[in-house]
Amino acid sequence: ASQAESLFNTINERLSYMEDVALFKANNHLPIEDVEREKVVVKKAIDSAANHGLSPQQTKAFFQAQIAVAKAIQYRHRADWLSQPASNQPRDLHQVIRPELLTLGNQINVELAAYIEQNGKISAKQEDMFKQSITVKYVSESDKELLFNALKKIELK
Ligand SMILES: C=C(O[C@@H]1C=C(C(=O)O)C=C[C@H]1O)C(=O)O
Repeated sequence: ASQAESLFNTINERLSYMEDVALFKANNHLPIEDVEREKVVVKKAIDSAANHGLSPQQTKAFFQAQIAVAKAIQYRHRADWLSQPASNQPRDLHQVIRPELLTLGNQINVELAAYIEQNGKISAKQEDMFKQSITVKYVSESDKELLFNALKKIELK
């Protein structure tokens, strides 16, 4: 896979965790939105952007877009489970999923910084490949556009 495809696959992988996040929360009577956790995720993303030479404001906005889409995926699964309960068991949110989401967030920044150093910013030319790379259920076309528009604004600082 190309460097851009690998980056897009990592973004898709982060979104792939959200079904398990939603199921863990449903089983444990937790709300989907966790504002305190979002602050931690965004702060880690800004720190990681600085470490890899990415513009912090645009990187922050991209992570806010990823969080918005992450919650939309979770609400859509929760709606399904009202009439058709889930039968599988999720991975543990605290011990497994959240640490892995932070690792993936850092990996996204590493891959993005390397891409921009070699090719310049992500541009409209990559949009079709981006959309094809996002294969997780319940990511809508407008979700993909929100993500891609934020992604292509990121530059090196
Ligand atoms: C993924 C989660 O669900 C939501 C989405 C978040 C994210 O994408 O990082 C963070 C907090 C929650 O509002 C979570 O709770 O960890």
